[in-house]
Parts: sequence; C-alpha cells; structure tokens
Amino acid sequence: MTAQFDRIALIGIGLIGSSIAHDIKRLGLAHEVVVATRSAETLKRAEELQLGSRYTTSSAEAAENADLVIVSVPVGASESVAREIAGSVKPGAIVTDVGSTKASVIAQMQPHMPPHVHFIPGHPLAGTEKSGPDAGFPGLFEGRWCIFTPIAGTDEGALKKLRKFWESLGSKVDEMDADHHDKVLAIVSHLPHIIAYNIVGTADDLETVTESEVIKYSASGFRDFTRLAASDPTMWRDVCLHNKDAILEMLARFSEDLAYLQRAIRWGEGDKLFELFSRTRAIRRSIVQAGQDVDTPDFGRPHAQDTKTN
Ligand SMILES: NC(=O)c1ccc[n+]([C@@H]2O[C@H](COP(=O)([O-])OP(=O)(O)OC[C@H]3O[C@@H](n4cnc5c(N)ncnc54)[C@H](O)[C@@H]3O)[C@@H](O)[C@H]2O)c1
Ligand SMILES: O=C(O)C(=O)C[C@]1(C(=O)O)C=C[C@@H](O)C=C1
Repeated sequence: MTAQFDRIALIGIGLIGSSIAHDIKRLGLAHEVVVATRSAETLKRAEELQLGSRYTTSSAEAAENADLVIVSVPVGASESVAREIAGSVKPGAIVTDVGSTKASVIAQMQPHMPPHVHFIPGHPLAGTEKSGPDAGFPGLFEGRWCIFTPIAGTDEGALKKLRKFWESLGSKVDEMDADHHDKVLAIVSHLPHIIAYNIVGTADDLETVTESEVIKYSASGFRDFTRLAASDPTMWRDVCLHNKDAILEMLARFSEDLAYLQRAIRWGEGDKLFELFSRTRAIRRSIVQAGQDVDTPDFGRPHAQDTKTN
C-alpha cells in the first residue's frame, strides 16, 4: 500500500493508539509517525516496541507539520490535548480522535481548533479490556465499524481522506450525529460495562459472606462479566462522566425493565420470562447470521469467532 500521509502524529499510545501504529507501519500508510504521550515511561515503552519513527512528551511538538493528528487519550483529557496542539497544528491538517463519547469531545476540542484545520471526530468500535502500549496489536480494526460524527460544513475532501485511512485498516465507516452516537453507544457499550462493573462489585461484596466461593465457583457467565469489569478505570470513569445524560437515560429504562423481570420471577410468570429470553436469543442469532464479528470473551484472544447458532 502507498503512503497516504507524509507525517502522522499519534497523541496517546495506549491500546488504541498503539494498534493504529501497528497498522500504519504494517501497511506503510505514512512516511513518518511521531508518537506523543504524557508519561516518559509509556513513551520509552512505545519506542522499545518501535511504534513510531520519532517520540516526544510534547503533544504540540508531535502535531507540528503533521498531516494527520490522531488523538487517542481518555475522553476527559481531550480539552487539554486540543489546547496543547492548537498553536502548532498546520493549515490543512486533519485532526481526529477515537474517543468513546462524541458530543463531549466535540465540546472540548472544537473551540480550540484553528479555522484552517479539519477537525473530524471519530470512534472505532473495537477494543479489548486491556490498556497501555503493550496491549495494541495489528488488525484490531479489521471488520469493525468506525463512526465519524462530523461537524456541519466539514470539508468533503478531508472526510474522504480519513475514510480511506480507516478503510485501509479494514474498518467499515459510518457517519452520524454526535448526540445520536452517544445514545446508541450508551446502550450497546457503556451500559454493558457499567452492569459488568456493578455485578462484579456486588459479587466481591458478597465474598465476605461466602468466603472464597465467588472465585472458586465462578461460572463462565460470571467470568464473561469479569472481562468487561477488568477494563481501564480511567477510560471508563471518563466515559461515565462525559456521556452522563445518555447513560442515565438508558439506566432508567434498564432499571424499569429489570423491575419487570424481577416481578415475573417473584410471581412465577414463566411465560413472560420465556418470551423475553426467546426474543433476546433471536437477537444474538441475527447478529451471527448477519456475519458480524461476535466476540466470545476468551481472556486473551480478542477475535475468537462464535459460529454457534443454537
Ligand atoms: N479500550 C477500548 O476498548 C476503546 C475502544 C474504542 C475507543 N476507545 C477510546 O480510545 C481512547 C484511548 O483508549 P485506550 O484504550 O487506548 O486507553 P489507554 O489507557 O490504553 O491509553 C491512553 C493513552 O493516553 C495517554 N494520555 C493520557 N492523558 C494524556 C494527555 N493528557 N496527553 C497525552 N497523552 C495522554 C496515556 O499515557 C496512554 O498512552 C479513549 O478515549 C477511549 O474512550 C477505547
Ligand atoms: O470488546 C471490548 O472489550 C470493548 O470493551 C470494546 C468497546 C465495546 O464496548 O465494544 C469498548 C469501548 C469502545 O468505545 C468501543 C469498543
């Protein structure tokens, strides 16, 4: 593949930043990759892993002369990064991010973007429970969605270039409004993580009652939750704080539906339980049949395919 950009700046080199770095290198998408991160220790590790061609702890320095700047930091750090790069990003450059929430990232970054810079918010729907530069791997984005939430008036040429970049990484690109993105992701990604953190926390509290039985007898259903609940605390704290309204709306709806389930169990309403469980089983089947990559949590291999249909 030929280089699409002369210089790419990767700001933040954890799971997502380093996975992008692996793919840029593997596919030869840039002549030069400048890696920036806050901590000198992480930067040193990125250099040992040869994730870029130049390394700096200054986001401003990394953004200088870059044609594409990819910000891959916890969403709560978006404003400080935007502020840092505002003075050095060159005219015509594309600045994008990978944050799990979009309206808040736009509110944090957009005001700092100089008018000649193309700011295109993005979100690859791919990841694992791991974090840091060692967690990244080539091919993470293969077959996964990458959602852009462009601001009105965004330059079509810049959008096309960024789309081509993500498609080179194997992603399918879609566009939507940031508020809509935040609502959809609240139910399909944020709530599952919050529920996992909660159930594992509850089980941990119970452990004082049951001694070591929670760990000893942890069945695979519970183990699936522990994978999600092992996700990075900083990242998920920020997601909760920066998608507050949509998450609270979905949690309210979730609690209502849980109360319905609770009532059906209490009153022995087996038909209601059977109806719900059949409906949800069909959803899983339709995801698998649509050929979408359905991960089976397997404590390490992020792309195990589930082909079981019953
Ligand atoms: N983990 C996932 O599954 C996943 C998937 C899609 C999107 N995301 C989003 O991607 C972003 C990065 O997540 P990750 O999983 O790679 O996290 P990570 O913890 O693995 O990496 C975060 C990186 O950001 C750096 N950083 C933090 N604050 C910084 C600052 N102020 N300036 C410069 N660097 C800074 C850290 O040193 C680290 O290198 C987050 O916004 C997250 O919401 C994560
Ligand atoms: O597979 C996982 O472990 C993930 O948590 C990835 C996941 C998700 O919920 O699907 C997590 C957050 C993102 O913003 C995008 C992807």
